[in-house]
Amino acid sequence: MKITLLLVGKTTESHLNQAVEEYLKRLKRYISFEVSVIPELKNAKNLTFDQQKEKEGVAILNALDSSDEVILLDEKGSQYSSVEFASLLEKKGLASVKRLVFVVGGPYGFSCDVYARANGKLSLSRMTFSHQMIRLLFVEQVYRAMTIIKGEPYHHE
Ligand SMILES: C[S@@+](CC[C@H](N)C(=O)[O-])C[C@H]1O[C@@H](n2cnc3c(N)ncnc32)[C@H](O)[C@@H]1O
Repeated sequence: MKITLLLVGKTTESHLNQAVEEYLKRLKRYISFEVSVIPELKNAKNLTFDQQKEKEGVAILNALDSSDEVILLDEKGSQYSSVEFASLLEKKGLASVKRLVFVVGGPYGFSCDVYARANGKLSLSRMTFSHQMIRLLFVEQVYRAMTIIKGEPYHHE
């Protein structure tokens, strides 16, 4: 199984970028994990929040293959412990999911069409984080999950 983290817009905060890169480096040992970035909208200032969501939504849907299993990162989604998340990833791998795509929305969240395409929603907390910050929290959780699956001493219950 391959995991893709699909993002809207580049990370502009270099300290976050550096930390994300560190986890991506660590993940290479465990799984095929790629980050795919949809470019930010060019004329965003002239668009309403809803128009931005719609346009970003079209770009997100265009980046997906019909065979992808798609999970949206969404504060209103299902919550898991790190051990439960590890077990979820393991099950997806065993179920021969070809590509599992986790999507982080833009500053205003997802369009209705993106919600309709998704196979599930994952919340990392009931609190809302910036679309930049959530990337780091997510890659650390995937790394943690991999070490749990392998029985390595990174996670402690
Ligand atoms: C600033 S938030 C969007 C906030 C708000 N839900 C909205 O719709 O306007 C940007 C993105 O970060 C991600 N995100 C923020 N907090 C999250 C959380 N607690 N769990 C999972 N994803 C989160 C989601 O992908 C969200 O679309």
